Amino acid sequence: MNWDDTAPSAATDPALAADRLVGAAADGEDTAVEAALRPKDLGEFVGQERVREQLDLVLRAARARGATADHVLLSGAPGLGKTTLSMIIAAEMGAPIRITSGPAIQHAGDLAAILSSLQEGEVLFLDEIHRMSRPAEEMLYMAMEDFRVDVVVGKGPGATAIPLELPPFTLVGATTRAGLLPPPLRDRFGFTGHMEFYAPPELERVIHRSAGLLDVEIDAEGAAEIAGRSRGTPRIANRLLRRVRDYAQVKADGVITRATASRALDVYEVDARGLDRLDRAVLTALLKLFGGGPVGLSTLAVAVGEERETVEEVAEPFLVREGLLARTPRGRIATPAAWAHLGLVPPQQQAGGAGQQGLFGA
Ligand SMILES: Nc1ncnc2c1ncn2[C@@H]1O[C@H](COP(=O)(O)OP(=O)(O)OP(=O)(O)O)[C@@H](O)[C@H]1O
Repeated sequence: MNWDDTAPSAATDPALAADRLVGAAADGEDTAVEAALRPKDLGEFVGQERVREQLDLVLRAARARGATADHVLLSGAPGLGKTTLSMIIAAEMGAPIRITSGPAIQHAGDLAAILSSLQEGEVLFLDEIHRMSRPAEEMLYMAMEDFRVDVVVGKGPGATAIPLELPPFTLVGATTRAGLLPPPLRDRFGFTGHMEFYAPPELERVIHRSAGLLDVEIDAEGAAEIAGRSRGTPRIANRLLRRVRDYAQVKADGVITRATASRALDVYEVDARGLDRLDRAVLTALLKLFGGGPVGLSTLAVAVGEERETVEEVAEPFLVREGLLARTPRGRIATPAAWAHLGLVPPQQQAGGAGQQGLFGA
């Protein structure tokens, strides 16, 4: 396990993925608009039925006991609603919320300062909890279990630990990588909810709700068209909706229909399955230059003129999830669905084609 996972990477550094319309990380515009689009209570929160139902029980029971809710761990890909859910937890408990993130807490003292200023019942939302430093993480163990921290004063042999009592609080930890959390930390959460990608009908509901808030007219088919290209992610659905709204205003009568949505997203180069230019460049190189593979990652990256990390961390996860590309010990290979998606015929199916399978397993 690589616990010291604090180095920036294509997946964690928004700079690399920021200019992608279909990137799941929040960009500057999202941050400004998302506050207005966030559901305010569990009833408004679309989908995630299991997490929602279980969380509802946890919160109701805590309210009935007049107690602070148990600590909650939310895991799942970016943009699926972890921040939103943490705000809903605070709202449902009638408690204030403090928001911070693992990378912002590099020293145990940073965490002690936050914990010691919490009010009773407050929700502390700790995003990217897997990226917290080790000493801070160890302080968190005691804070979560005993509502106490030991603040170390001084250095060397003269250092003393001063115990500090904390008011009961609810920690909501969010992580894209639950597997990276050490078991002692995972075990201290009373409830763990895993957020799944959203099905198209759920994204349609997100889109209709957001369109209402943005005062945009959209019909059922228009919402379905955007949902199908949103990669299972509400943040992307909301972003595509805003771009389609621009197009509808400028090029049509302002109403989003299937035809308007489809034309708009073609202009923005997001295809019917949600692939953008980078995704298609990777697939096209894999199919056209390497006959569908297997081909080594570095070779593939050079072929599309991108960094290895960009291909591996930005483009591939979605292609793998969509069943268009497979990572094998011999290299990357395209699936039959990839050929079909790009409207190409695999070499072995071409009349007299010998195929190139196996030639490029670098
Ligand atoms: N279930 C949902 N119903 C309606 N809107 C949602 C839902 N989940 C997320 N959204 C919307 O998607 C956007 C992104 O959600 P949010 O910021 O909560 O995601 P996140 O999982 O915390 O992402 P990150 O890990 O990148 O911080 C917000 O505008 C939010 O309103």
